[in-house]
Amino acid sequence: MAVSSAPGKVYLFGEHAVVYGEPAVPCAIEVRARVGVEQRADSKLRIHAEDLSLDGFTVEYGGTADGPPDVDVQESLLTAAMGYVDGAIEQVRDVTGEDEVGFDVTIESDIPLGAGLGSSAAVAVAAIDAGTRELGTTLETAELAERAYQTEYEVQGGQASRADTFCSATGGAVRVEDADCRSLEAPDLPIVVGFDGGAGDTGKLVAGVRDLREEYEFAADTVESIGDIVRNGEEALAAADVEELGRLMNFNHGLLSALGVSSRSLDSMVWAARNAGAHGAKLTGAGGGGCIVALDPTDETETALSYTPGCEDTFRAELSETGVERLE
Ligand SMILES: Nc1ncnc2c1ncn2[C@@H]1O[C@H](COP(=O)(O)OP(=O)(O)O)[C@@H](O)[C@H]1O
Ligand SMILES: C[C@@](O)(CCOP(=O)(O)O)CC(=O)O
Ligand SMILES: [Mg+2]
Repeated sequence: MAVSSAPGKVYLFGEHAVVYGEPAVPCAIEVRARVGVEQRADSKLRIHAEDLSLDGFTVEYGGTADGPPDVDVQESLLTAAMGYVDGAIEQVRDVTGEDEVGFDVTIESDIPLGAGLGSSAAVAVAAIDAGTRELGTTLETAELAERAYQTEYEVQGGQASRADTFCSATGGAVRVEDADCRSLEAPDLPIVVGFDGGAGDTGKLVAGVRDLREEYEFAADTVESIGDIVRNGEEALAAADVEELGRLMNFNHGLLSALGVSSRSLDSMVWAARNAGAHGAKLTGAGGGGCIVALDPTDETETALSYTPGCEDTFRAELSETGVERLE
């Protein structure tokens, strides 16, 4: 068996706009998904996903081509779990040329699902890395990131950026603009996360922004303005100017809100953080529900968030310098 882990991330700037060729700056954080992959004697795929429901579940089936497996769990949970893992296993088969090989896949993750912390990218990166290593191939980080991106692209209905997957594969703070992916020098940032306990559907939220952008020129301008914020944000990051980073994050949240991807609980958490004295706060990831990211070196934001209705959890997130990690 091969086991790999990969980190989640927060977006300092640029989610959604990055799908249309603007730059984005995500930053890997120390919450991880671990995926174990073991080759089977037959060509079936057995997925054990601990975190998909309270009790977890295990399915065994011949692959999506055989139709959905016959098990007693909620259809949406199954489809969700199958998509990324199936896609990742397809990449493993493609890299190794072993089309008929089957696997037992076990997923354990500290990253809340669909909450904007990049659980899908971390699962895809860790699964492809463990799967290829199980068959004796170790991928370079760039290829691993690219193949994980292909997985996200397909599951998200042909609309995805390389930001999450590159960040999860390499770790640290990164800058992604189309296919140009690079690592950035980043100061130690005082990152606080607030989580509303909910989730958003990345594919649907991305489609919503795409529709707005096609319908209104000002929505397309809004997406471009997010790109301008990111370019300013890169300079603030290089200068370790946390106050300026915060101001730009606030602006970025406003524009994401205008694009319809915030929610009442995300807005409440953002305002709680700002009122507590955070340098800035914004939603992270696709939005609709899930997490916000704030910058505050003091404990004030965490304390305020812990009393904010709609906030279920809050924690300080350390930047993860390590991307994919090979555990076994
Ligand atoms: N622990 C896990 N086990 C199985 N599948 C997972 C796990 N974590 C994430 N996934 C997959 O990723 C999807 C969530 O991805 P997405 O909607 O992009 O949100 P995010 O990447 O912000 O967490 C889940 O629906 C599921 O398919
Ligand atoms: C909205 C988007 O920019 C980020 C999605 O992040 P997450 O899956 O919500 O963590 C989509 C993408 O870049 O593929
Ligand atoms: Mg995702």
